[in-house]
Amino acid sequence: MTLVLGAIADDFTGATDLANNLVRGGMRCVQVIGVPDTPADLSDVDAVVVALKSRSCPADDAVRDSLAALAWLQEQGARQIFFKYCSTFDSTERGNIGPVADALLERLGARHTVMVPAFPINGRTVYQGHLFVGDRLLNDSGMQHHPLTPMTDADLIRVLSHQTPHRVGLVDRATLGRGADAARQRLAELADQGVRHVICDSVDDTDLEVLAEASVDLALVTGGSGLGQALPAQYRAKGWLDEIATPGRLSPACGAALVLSGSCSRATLAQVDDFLGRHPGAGFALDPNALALGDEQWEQALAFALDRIEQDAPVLIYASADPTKVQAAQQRLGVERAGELVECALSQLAVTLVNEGVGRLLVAGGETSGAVVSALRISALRIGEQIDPGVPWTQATLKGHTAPLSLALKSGNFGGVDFFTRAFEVLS
Ligand SMILES: Nc1ncnc2c1ncn2[C@@H]1O[C@H](COP(=O)(O)OP(=O)(O)O)[C@@H](O)[C@H]1O
Ligand SMILES: O=C(O)[C@@H](O)C(=O)COP(=O)(O)O
Repeated sequence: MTLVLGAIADDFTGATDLANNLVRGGMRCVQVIGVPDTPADLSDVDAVVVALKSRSCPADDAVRDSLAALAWLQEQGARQIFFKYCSTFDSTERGNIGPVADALLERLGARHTVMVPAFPINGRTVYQGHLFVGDRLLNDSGMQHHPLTPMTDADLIRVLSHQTPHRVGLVDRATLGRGADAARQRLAELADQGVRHVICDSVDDTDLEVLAEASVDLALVTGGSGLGQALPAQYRAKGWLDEIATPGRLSPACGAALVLSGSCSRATLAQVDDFLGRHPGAGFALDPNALALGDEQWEQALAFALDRIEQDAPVLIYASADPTKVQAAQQRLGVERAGELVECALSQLAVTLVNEGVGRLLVAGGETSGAVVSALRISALRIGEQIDPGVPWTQATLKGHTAPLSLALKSGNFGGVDFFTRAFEVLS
């Protein structure tokens, strides 16, 4: 069997989220970090997700990295390409989703694609082209305060139209209600009218199944992991997949537990509070203003974590803060510098503490996870048990370590309120 799906994810938590849903759909999937520079043996793999850190960087860099990933996936023979972005359509002001989708379409010689961010089980739905998080429009969901990609408009046609010179259209819910043939026909009509990007409504898993059936023959599909869960059944129907693969089991987890959080999303802030409420004294708060002054706060955080680990006690190091504090730090230091200081501090803590015996590491935040995984020089992740929708445990082999590292990369807004505690219960 050849490689069925090649995916390019614009951040690391998003990549893990997609890989998890492909595995749940019965595909044998591996996640690689960046474009591999050594030949890969993909003989027993149906899908590969290439994790990039291309959501918040300049658009030209995102295009270059995505095209490099595409070239590699084409070399591996992937039948369909999936560009994975956030279920909340996270974009910088200029936006990378449009430029990357345009570049991928051009390189693939394809005339159009679908845009399907919805992930209904996690409350992300799209209706009349408007993105909802739960019962709130995107711009009123907390995402308007995101430190790097504030989302202030829920109208995805308008958002995307600012990111591409090409026409953007809509396949609405009424069309999906008439089934996959109607959706396919509408996509073809829109393509004939010169529409290149088609925002797709989807309010439940049935809509995603219809969209998966209507888009299985496209060279490129784009969106969130909800579509990823619906596609494997279509690949099976086409005879591209032999059977439903059962997820492989990870090796037993070992080593000390640590939570690092750089996410300032609403769900994470509640998870931080919940964890500190359950484990008083278990948290150390990092402040970008203090980090900017030198190494003192970082060293204090390290000493705190080592002490807790020695006592076999829960430990959380976090920079997560409410929008007022984040904005104050950003005004003082600049958006990029504030983010970098936090990402650098957390990733260097991860490297040091993994060398000191941490073997179960939970990281909250997409950019934060990108920084941590890169600093640990991880090249691939195996997908294990799901903790909550969109967040599985994974395992990585680290150079110089005999036991694998168990790693959970949590998207900012995913996970129940007790996630930081329950994740470790799932693992044991
Ligand atoms: N207190 C803070 N002040 C300013 N920026 C912060 C603070 N804490 C975290 N950040 C930055 O905010 C960004 C959060 O993004 P990310 O890790 O992707 O989280 P999420 O998954 O919630 O989007 C990171 O770049 C992080 O370094
Ligand atoms: O689709 C999603 O919501 C996630 O997979 C994702 O990409 C989340 O990104 P972060 O919130 O930045 O972790």
